[in-house]
Amino acid sequence: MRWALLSNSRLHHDSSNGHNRQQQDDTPLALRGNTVNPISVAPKIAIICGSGLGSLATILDEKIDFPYEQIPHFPQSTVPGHAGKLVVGKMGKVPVICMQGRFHYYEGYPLWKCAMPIRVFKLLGVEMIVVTNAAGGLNPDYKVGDLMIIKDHVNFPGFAGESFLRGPNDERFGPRFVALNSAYDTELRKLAKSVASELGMNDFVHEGVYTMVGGPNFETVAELRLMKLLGIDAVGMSTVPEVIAARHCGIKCFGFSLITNECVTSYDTDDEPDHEEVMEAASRRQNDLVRFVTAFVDTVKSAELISK
Ligand SMILES: O=P(O)(O)O[C@@H]1C[C@H](O)[C@@H](CO)O1
Ligand SMILES: Nc1nc2[nH]cnc2c(=O)[nH]1
Repeated sequence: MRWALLSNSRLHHDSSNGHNRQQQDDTPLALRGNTVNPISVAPKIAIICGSGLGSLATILDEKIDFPYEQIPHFPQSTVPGHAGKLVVGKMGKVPVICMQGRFHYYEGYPLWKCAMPIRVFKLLGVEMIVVTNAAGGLNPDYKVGDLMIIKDHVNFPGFAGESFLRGPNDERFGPRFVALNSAYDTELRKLAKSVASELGMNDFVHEGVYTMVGGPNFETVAELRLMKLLGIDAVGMSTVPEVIAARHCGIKCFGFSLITNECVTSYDTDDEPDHEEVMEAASRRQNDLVRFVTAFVDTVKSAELISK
């Protein structure tokens, strides 16, 4: 099979929040094609690289890059630490596609556009996503550089009625109403924990609840205290729309947060989070993350949790 950037008209639902259906229908997306560098198999797993976590894509074999700016009407990455390209290749023996750069609501994209690549991946045959993010640690046991396997999420934009799925439902992808009580696949989480143990990473690998806020501002002390009361362990600005899009179309989800800063929940300090700190923390953990994700993908294949 060969890959190319082709126009596709099957991806977008009509929208009641200002988006032109004709333009959406014209949006060219990355699909199977017949040009440039060939790759022999379609990707089974999509990896979404969070802020500063793009090195997960650089280790692929037989890599082909598709810069977002060469995909007409595709959103563009505007955030430092998000390179802005799709990378197709092999992680070990598994064909994968990486988003080296994701789209955030605060960049000005509506949620349907933030997570639209998930539907592209579905059409490409992807069966599972590994979604990663940089997040602030709220749980007092978490330190900078720790990794949190996401067990569940709290969708703050969802409370305000914002959803990837808002608007007419596209039945070709999934049903109007979608269950999320096991959004983060139990078997994959178990497997990830065993991988972490085997790699000797138990000291810094946890499991917890992630929340998405709209950003781009970091949180106030009062907001963080509220989140703590709700049982939230880590806070970020992404991931939830992608997981909802994936579950809607039957893609399995595994996610983790890299804790890049400790949330400031006291008024008696001058500490402040910033994006440079986030990227530095991500950069310091690159090697461990690559080891973890590589071993995880390999184990997923051995356990036959993706098709042959
Ligand atoms: O794309 P992710 O969720 O990893 O990025 C986080 C949230 C903000 O975009 C940024 C803040 O530093 O990092
Ligand atoms: N909302 C939010 N996103 C982050 N991404 C990395 N750190 C943080 C944080 O403290 N808060």
